[in-house]
Amino acid sequence: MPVEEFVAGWISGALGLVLGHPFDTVKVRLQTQTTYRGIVDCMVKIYRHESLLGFFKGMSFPLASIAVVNSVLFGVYSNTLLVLTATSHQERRAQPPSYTHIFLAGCTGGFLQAYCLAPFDLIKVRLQNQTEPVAQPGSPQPQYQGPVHCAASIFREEGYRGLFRGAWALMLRDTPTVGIYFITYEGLCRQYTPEGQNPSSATVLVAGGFAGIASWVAATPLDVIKSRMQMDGLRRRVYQGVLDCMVSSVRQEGLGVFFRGVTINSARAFPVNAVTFLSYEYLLRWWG
Ligand SMILES: C[N+](C)(C)CCCC[C@H](N)C(=O)O
Repeated sequence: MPVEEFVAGWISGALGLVLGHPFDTVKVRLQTQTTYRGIVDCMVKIYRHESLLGFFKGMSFPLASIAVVNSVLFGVYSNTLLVLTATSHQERRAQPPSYTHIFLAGCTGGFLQAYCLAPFDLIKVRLQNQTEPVAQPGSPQPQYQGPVHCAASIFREEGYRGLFRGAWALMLRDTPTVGIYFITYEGLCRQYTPEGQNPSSATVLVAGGFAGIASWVAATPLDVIKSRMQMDGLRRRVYQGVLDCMVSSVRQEGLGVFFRGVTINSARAFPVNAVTFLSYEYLLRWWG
């Protein structure tokens, strides 16, 4: 099993995460809190109340984890394609796999990375939702003092299963949408690249960016439900499951609730995934 795709996925995921985390923090706040009037209002309040550091809350953990998760996403995708088509990453420009195989490989990577991602994503969302100012003498102490304290508190209060709160919603979100992610990327690369050649940097950046937007727009409805399931149980259990969360969210806020954060998701998705795919491609070419 070639490991270079896993390593390239690790490095490219970390680069994309740092670029996108502030967008992600604004998105999570908009999805789970009702105190903000919109993206700009949320960004201004975070900056005024929590300083620039407020945008990077909960990033340390995903920096280690998202790299692993991205490593699983790209590594499983590429190796599933190897099993389905007997072609390596380098050979696929000359022998392009079918879109069915690309979608199946993407769904496989999406499902497995979601299982790895679940505990890390839960901790990220819990930390991002702490609105206290960054620790200052005399300021109110947030419930969680950091990622490790958050993980220990969840484990102590909710047990091992508590660390996988929202995992089903995460798997439902990521399995089909990672398939969409890779189909969009491969489709745009083929559209703008002469047959048998490697896509140019500009093609990789644009294809990666739009792959990120397409997959996040498709993922946003379950992304909202996932974030709410992860915040559930913080004080008292509100939802009985994914379906109950969906039904009660629509009842209380209308169908628009499913697209809470879609704008910020898309704004974040383009640069993050443009950088992710560019670094991934170049690392593999360098190793190729
Ligand atoms: C499947 N879903 C759309 C949720 C994510 C796909 C893109 C993953 C990328 N590392 C990013 O953070 O944007």
